Amino acid sequence: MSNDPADTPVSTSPAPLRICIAGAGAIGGTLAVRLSAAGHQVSVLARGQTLQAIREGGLTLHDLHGTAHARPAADDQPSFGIQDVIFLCAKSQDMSALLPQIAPLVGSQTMVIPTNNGVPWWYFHREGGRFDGETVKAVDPDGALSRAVPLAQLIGSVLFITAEVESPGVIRSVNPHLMVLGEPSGEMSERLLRVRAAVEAAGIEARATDRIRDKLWTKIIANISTNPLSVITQGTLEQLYGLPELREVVSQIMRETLLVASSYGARVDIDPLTFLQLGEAMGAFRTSMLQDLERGRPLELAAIGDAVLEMADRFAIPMPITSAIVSLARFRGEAARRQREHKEQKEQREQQTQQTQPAARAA
Ligand SMILES: NC(=O)C1=CN([C@@H]2O[C@H](COP(=O)(O)OP(=O)(O)OC[C@H]3O[C@@H](n4cnc5c(N)ncnc54)[C@H](OP(=O)(O)O)[C@@H]3O)[C@@H](O)[C@H]2O)C=CC1
Ligand SMILES: CC(C)(CO)C(=O)C(=O)O
Repeated sequence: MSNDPADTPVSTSPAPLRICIAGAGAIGGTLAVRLSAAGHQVSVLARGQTLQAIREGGLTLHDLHGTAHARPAADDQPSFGIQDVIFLCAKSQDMSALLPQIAPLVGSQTMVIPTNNGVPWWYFHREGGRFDGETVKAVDPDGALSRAVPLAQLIGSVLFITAEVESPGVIRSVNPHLMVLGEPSGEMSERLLRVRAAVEAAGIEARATDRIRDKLWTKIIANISTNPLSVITQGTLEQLYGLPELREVVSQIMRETLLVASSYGARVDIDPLTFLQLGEAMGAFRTSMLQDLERGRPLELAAIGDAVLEMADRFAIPMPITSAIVSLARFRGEAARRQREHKEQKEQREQQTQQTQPAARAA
C-alpha cells in the first residue's frame, strides 16, 4: 500500500454510469459482474464462444465476495451507444483490432480505461520527462493506438487482481481486488474521482493517484519478474516467489527493472523482500501468461517484456537476465502455438476423413 495522500479514497456518491466492457475474459468478466451488481448500465463487447455463453447464461464470477451473476447486454458489434466509461479488457496484442471497433461508443466525455499489464502505449503522453509525447514502439509500432482514441480521454489503470476464465462466461478470482486509477497528466480530475467511486462501490478497492506511473512500474515489476519465467518453468506465483532457485531469478529481474523504473523518476515504494513475501502469499495462481501458454494463445510479451527492454535501452541500462528470460519465454510460446496449430489441423483432417468415409463406402 502507498503512503501517498493522493492515493487515499475520496468519498463521492456514484451515480449509475453507462459502462462498456470491451473483452469479456478474466478481467472484463470480473469488472462486468461487479459493476452490474452495483447498478450500472453495463454492456459487453465480446466474441465467439464467450459471446455465445454470455447470451445464453450471462456471466458468473466466483470471488472473495462469493458467487455473483450478471446478464449484461452483449454483442460483437458496438451497438450500445455512447458510453460514460469503456474498460479495455483484451490482451495488449489485441488492442490494435479492438480500438477501432469501440469508436462508435466514444463520445466527447467518454473515459477510456485500458486495463493491460505491461507498459501502456500512452506511457509518454503528458509524462513531462525528456521523452514526453513519444510512442512506445514495442506496443504501438506505427502510432495507430495513439491515434485511435483521443489521448485526452484516456485514464490509466493498474489492476492488482488475479482472475482466470474457468469456462467462457465463468470467472474465478481468488485474491482481493485492487484497482489504481490515474490521469496520465497526474491531475486529480473530477472524472477520475467519479470513476474511482463507481469502481469502489462495486466491491473493488479503488484508489485515485496523481502518480499513476509509479503504480504502473510496481505492477510491471511484478509481471516482468514472474510472467515470462512462469512460461518457462510452469511455476505458480507461490513457487516463483517461494522456491529458492526461482526466487533468485525473480529477484534479479526485479533489481534490473527497479533501475529502469527509477531512471524514469518512478517512486516504487516496495521493499524487495516484502514484495517476494506478498507474491508467495498469492498462492498457486498461474500467471495470465502461463494460462495463455497452456491454451496455445499468443503471449503478452511485447507489453510485459519488450517494452520494458525498450525503456531500458533509452537509458542504455543493461537487462541481461530479463532479456534472456523474455527470449526463452518467446521461444516456448511459439512452440506451444505451433503445437496447437498442428493439433487443430490434425483434428480438421480427421473430421474431414470421417465425413468422407461413409460416402466412399457407399460408392
Ligand atoms: N488475468 C489476470 O489476472 C490479470 C490480467 N491483467 C491484464 O488484463 C488484460 C486482459 O487480461 P485477461 O482478462 O486475463 O485476458 P483474457 O484472455 O481472459 O480475456 C480477453 C478477452 O478479450 C476478448 N477479445 C479480444 N479481442 C476482442 C475483440 N476484438 N472483440 C471482442 N472481444 C475481444 C478475448 O476473446 P477471445 O477469447 O475470443 O480471444 C477474451 O475473451 C491483459 O492485458 C492482462 O495482462 C491485469 C491484471 C491481472
Ligand atoms: C500474476 C499477476 C497477478 C501479477 O504478476 C498478473 O498480473 C498476471 O497474471 O498477469
